[in-house]
Amino acid sequence: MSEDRASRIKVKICGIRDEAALDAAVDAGADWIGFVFFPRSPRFITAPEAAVLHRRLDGKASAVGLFVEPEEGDIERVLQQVPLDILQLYTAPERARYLRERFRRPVWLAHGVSRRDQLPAAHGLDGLVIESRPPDDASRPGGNGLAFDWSILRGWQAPTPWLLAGGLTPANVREAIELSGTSAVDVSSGVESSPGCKDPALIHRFVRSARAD
Ligand SMILES: O=C(O)c1ccccc1N[C@@H]1O[C@H](COP(=O)(O)O)[C@@H](O)[C@H]1O
Repeated sequence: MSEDRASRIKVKICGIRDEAALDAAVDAGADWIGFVFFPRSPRFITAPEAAVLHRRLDGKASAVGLFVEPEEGDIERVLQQVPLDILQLYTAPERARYLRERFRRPVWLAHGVSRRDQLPAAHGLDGLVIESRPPDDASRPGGNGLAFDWSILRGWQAPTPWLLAGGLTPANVREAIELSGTSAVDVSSGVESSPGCKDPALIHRFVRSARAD
């Protein structure tokens, strides 16, 4: 990969819950930071907590809010306190389109895959987060630290911009970029010392590795 293309790889650090992680993501040059508004996640953050971090963010990266099968009220309550830039949704495409119109925000649809024939077609949304299919007994649809065969994405004519997610780490992100051909990556578990606890040093290593030529 050329140095130019490597340095343009976009990075999202998801599951930010404290100032040290936020500062590390911003200092490392992340393009997006993610707040997880899913109560069953170890990365769950309340709207008031996210509001404090969002003020500290001060526009230095875009803020993505992650919701799983949300009611309208769930999103509304968060947006009253946190002016999110993007909604990352785990729901059906039709419902995601409705919520996009309702809240007038760009929507990224999360889509789990394990085979090439599961890659999505056009859906009228703003972006896709392509990640691993969760195991049948998983308690959440993402953030499980599970990778998949990234090569199934090679040459894919995606209907929108997309991010690669699922089991990425500082050690494997370069290979994931090479094999999948992605230009944007999203990480949560892979930059943590324990579930829900981000490690600033790993955040820096991840961003450096993603953009190394
Ligand atoms: O992070 C979570 O707990 C989570 C909960 C529910 C849905 C998605 C979640 N995380 C997202 O999953 C992908 C991959 O994460 P990982 O790097 O494998 O841990 C990413 O988009 C996370 O933001």
